[in-house]
Amino acid sequence: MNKTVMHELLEINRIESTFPLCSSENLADDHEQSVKVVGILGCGAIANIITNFAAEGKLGVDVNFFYDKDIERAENLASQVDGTVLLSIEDMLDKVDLVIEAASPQAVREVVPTIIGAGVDMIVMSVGALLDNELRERLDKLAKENNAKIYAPSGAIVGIDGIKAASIGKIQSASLVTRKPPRSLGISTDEEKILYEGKAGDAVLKFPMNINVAATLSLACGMEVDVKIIADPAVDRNMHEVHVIGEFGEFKTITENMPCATNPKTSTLAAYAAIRLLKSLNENLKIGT
Ligand SMILES: NC(=O)C1=CN([C@@H]2O[C@H](COP(=O)(O)OP(=O)(O)OC[C@H]3O[C@@H](n4cnc5c(N)ncnc54)[C@H](O)[C@@H]3O)[C@@H](O)[C@H]2O)C=CC1
Ligand SMILES: O=C([O-])CC(=O)C(=O)O
Repeated sequence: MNKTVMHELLEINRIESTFPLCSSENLADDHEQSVKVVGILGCGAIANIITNFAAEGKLGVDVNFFYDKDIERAENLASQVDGTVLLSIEDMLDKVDLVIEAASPQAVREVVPTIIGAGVDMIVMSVGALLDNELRERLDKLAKENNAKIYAPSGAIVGIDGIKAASIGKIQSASLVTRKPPRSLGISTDEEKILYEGKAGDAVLKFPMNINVAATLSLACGMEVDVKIIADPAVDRNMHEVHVIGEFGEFKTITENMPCATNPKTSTLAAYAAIRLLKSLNENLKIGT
């Protein structure tokens, strides 16, 4: 065998072992989907977008079970997909493969330990709660003991893939400037106002429904990022600017997000990130860090 042919065969073997070629054998149903039935905790703006996708058959999984402390909100979403409203989260746990939390940091503290303790996977949107070291470590331990996974999507921010990769080397600084219309921050002002400057841990306590992205960034790079929150009457979008400097070099990202129609604090991209993460759970080829 000449060297070129041998090299080509080696190349083919290398590629095949990384991505097995599709054959009828590969396509046999031993590759079961890992997530089929999903439940929702918190039936507000994010859950509404996810449920709309499910109703249009674009989610790839069934969203069948709904829980909210405001039962009317749960009923409203359930009616879109012929789903079931449950009166407690415990009632959901033997029926679903995964729960999407889209409620509040308080719900993460109060309810998520029960879900993870039952061995049910979770997508957590109120990531700010996970900056509490005691809670995060307790959830991590529960997840290991009960073979459950906790996913925090990139949410309303861009650059989580980059900061994860960057954190393999040393990161010198990581910062987030969030600029939202005053109404998104629950205030009224005619002038630009800096509402917060400090570390992420304090930011998520002071603005629990507005700056979860700071927690996601911090957890992705293993250090509390510097945060500035600005109310700006000149903008009509939720904007997040990330700046990271490290051994890898430097990057900046700017996101100009459309606010959700039903909750201006929350950006549409956050719901899309949850939907994309949900889809990726059943994919064999995963892209991005
Ligand atoms: N990770 C990210 O990038 C982002 C995260 N978020 C967070 O995601 C969460 C959901 O956001 P939205 O859908 O915009 O909120 P929303 O305020 O529109 O809806 C939240 C729903 O959860 C329910 N709820 C709150 N606490 C609950 C509890 N303890 N038990 C049961 N139901 C409860 C409320 O009644 C409401 O219907 C919020 O914590 C928000 O701050 C929002 C945007 C971006
Ligand atoms: O949706 C956004 O733009 C960011 C947000 O509210 C959060 O991180 O809690």
